[in-house]
Amino acid sequence: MLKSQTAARPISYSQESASTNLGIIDVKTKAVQNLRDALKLTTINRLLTTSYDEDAKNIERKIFAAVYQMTKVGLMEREKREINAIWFTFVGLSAQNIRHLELCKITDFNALFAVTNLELRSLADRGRLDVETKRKLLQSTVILQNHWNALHSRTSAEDPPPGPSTPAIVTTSPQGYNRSLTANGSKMITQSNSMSFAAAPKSPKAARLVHAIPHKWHRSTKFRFSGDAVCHFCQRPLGFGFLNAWEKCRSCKWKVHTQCKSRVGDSCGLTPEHLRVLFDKLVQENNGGMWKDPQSVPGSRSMNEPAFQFPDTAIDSSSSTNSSAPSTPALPAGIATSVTTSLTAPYRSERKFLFPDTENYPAHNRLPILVISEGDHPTTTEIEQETENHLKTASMMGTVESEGTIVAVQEEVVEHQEMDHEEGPSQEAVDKFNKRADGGFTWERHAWNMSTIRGPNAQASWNEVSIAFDTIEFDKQNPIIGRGRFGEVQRGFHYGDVAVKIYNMEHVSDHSKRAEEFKLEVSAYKNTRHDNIALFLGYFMTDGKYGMVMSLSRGSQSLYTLIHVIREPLDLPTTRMIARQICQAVSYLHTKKILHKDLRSKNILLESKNKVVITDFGILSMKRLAYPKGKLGWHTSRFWANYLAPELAMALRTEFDEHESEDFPFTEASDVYAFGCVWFEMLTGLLSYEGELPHQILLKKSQGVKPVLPNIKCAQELKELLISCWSTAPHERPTLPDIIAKLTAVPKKQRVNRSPSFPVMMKSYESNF
Ligand SMILES: Nc1ncnc2c1ncn2[C@@H]1O[C@H](COP(=O)(O)OP(=O)(O)OP(=O)(O)O)[C@@H](O)[C@H]1O
Repeated sequence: MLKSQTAARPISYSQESASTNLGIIDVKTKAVQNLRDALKLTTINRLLTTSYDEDAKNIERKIFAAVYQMTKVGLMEREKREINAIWFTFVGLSAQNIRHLELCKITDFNALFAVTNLELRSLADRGRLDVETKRKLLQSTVILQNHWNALHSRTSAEDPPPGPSTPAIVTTSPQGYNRSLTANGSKMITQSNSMSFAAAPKSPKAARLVHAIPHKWHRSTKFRFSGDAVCHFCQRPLGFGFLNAWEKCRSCKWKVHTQCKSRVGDSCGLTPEHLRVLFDKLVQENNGGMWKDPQSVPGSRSMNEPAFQFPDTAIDSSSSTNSSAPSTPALPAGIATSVTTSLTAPYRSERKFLFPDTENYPAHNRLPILVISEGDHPTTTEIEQETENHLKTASMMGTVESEGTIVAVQEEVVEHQEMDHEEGPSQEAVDKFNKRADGGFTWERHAWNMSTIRGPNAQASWNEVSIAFDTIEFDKQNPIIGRGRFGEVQRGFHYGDVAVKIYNMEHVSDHSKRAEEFKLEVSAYKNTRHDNIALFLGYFMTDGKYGMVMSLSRGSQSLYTLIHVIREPLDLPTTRMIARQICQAVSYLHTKKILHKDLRSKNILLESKNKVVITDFGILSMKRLAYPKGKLGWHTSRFWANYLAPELAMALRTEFDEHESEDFPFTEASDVYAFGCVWFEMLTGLLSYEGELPHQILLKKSQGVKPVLPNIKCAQELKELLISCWSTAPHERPTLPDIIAKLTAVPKKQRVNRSPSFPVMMKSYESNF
């Protein structure tokens, strides 16, 4: 349906005399540059500063002017696509979101305007855009259209194009209008096919905004003190005095600054009919879960401040101010958006929280963009496909015995392996790492004993732990356990059940250096032996495959899954026990001069009902996060920012700089911070900064805002201990041995176990094993 709509549209952008007009290239280059500049300016922290107003307006102006300018000179498909992508990035969509929309044929503004609000919402849903991003997409599209119209009406006054001029605020007439970009690039509302360049006649369809009741503005001449009241549109104080510059609508009681009046649009009142429609929609589209799911209900503004505060659509009844629960029921995202301007219900708005100036953030260091690039679990089709591939490979390489053992040509394998692990990391690499080992603060990845890498027995020690890839049997039915940011974990058999992690080494562009880099990563595992650390069994480097074999955690389940997926509440003794084991394992790593750097509940595997093992340590590097290159931002796992120590959040640059990032300040203290987050998760079943967007979290961390501590039932000393793990100053955090000591020393509360008076059907933690 979408396809046919867009296909029926007229040419969106002007192509007139594009090739003949000298200077066009210049205009285009300038305009694209302009857009790029605008995009750079959108670093979120700038938008959240007190100078927000000016910045945001400038950016907005620049973008629209540039886009409009370009439509005058004719654009190629590729250029249209680029502008579209720049716009979406500006709005806050990820590359993945943009790709999805492009696949849905939203490749330029014309296509974007051709879909209705409802269609756009459903596209967003299909692309799994999160609530906040969807809201931004929908709102920004309305703004874009408004600007387009405004620009058009301005230019049409100078150079009137055929057809009617357009209002500044898009509203739908009862007849329904076809909206399109006209041949001269301006956005028009054309009725039916009366315009020569318009689309074929279309049935009337609902446009985005369906409400057009004028306000009855009134300016009082009396002295008025507005107290804390804010403008309903811009959310800034109204001010006071005799000739105060604000007005009130007699009908809906909205109060807005006089200068904001024109931007509000004809959106007065919320009639009972609107309410009925709204609640019908709520019932139909809400799936019942909206109100319960804390993630999906927009929280208070201070908690859920969008990255980009769209100036035209600051009105949002869901963004209540001081409490996390909106005074009126929060609308599901789509509805809230589609009726944003129409549902200007006379609600009492108070001053909304605006982030204070981000001066804590170094001026040179704008808030970086985190692109969530999540690992996943394989689908059934993928498992089938993978199984097939394994069988094919097996039959090519050797005979598949009845038990599934792959018998490879051993000699060749041995030869290959010898070639592969002939060399340890270069002296240069070792020096580089050892140099940093002294200061603690400047460790990069991990430091180790020289003799293990380059000493006389180094090669022998590497040989001892090398495993011929072909001697590993992969589980044919269900080979993939899961995928992470840096590779894939497969189930296999190597003299027992094993987990094989195959690493992605693409971030090292120089192929000849991959083996060396990989060995540096593996060396962290190679030197560890601890009951609560995933047991390293060996590594392989064969045919461009880099992998590590480790003991298979029996549950194949992480603490994350237990807490957030199965939602198993952990009792206090279990929490304590697990917390102690994590501390012991990480503390052990620290004594070996290995920093975990990525301690998260996902990297803590449940071995049995009373044992966890930690994994994925020493692997994370900024170079890995910067891959793929050329894209904006860091490619991190979901919730990475939640665990990031404040000093790391502050040190995170907007772009990867090989030299600076080498000294990215991971420390023992940053591991302690992350431990605090995991502990908090176990106690509360929530992530720290749950429900907040990565950039908000980074910003809060940079400002020393700690996660909200709900009412946890545990000893006061332990609560204090937990909070001290989050101290902004790294040196104020306790050490892991301190934590272990306290966890052991604080007496356990004697609990009286009463059996409930009703039958309970609860899955116990133990039942997972
Ligand atoms: N030794 C192991 N035994 C059993 N399962 C494991 C083992 N190591 C990892 N897994 C599982 O394999 C999956 C992928 O793990 P991996 O460490 O690659 O990514 P992740 O931690 O889930 O994601 P991210 O890259 O975001 O950290 C996870 O579900 C994890 O629980």
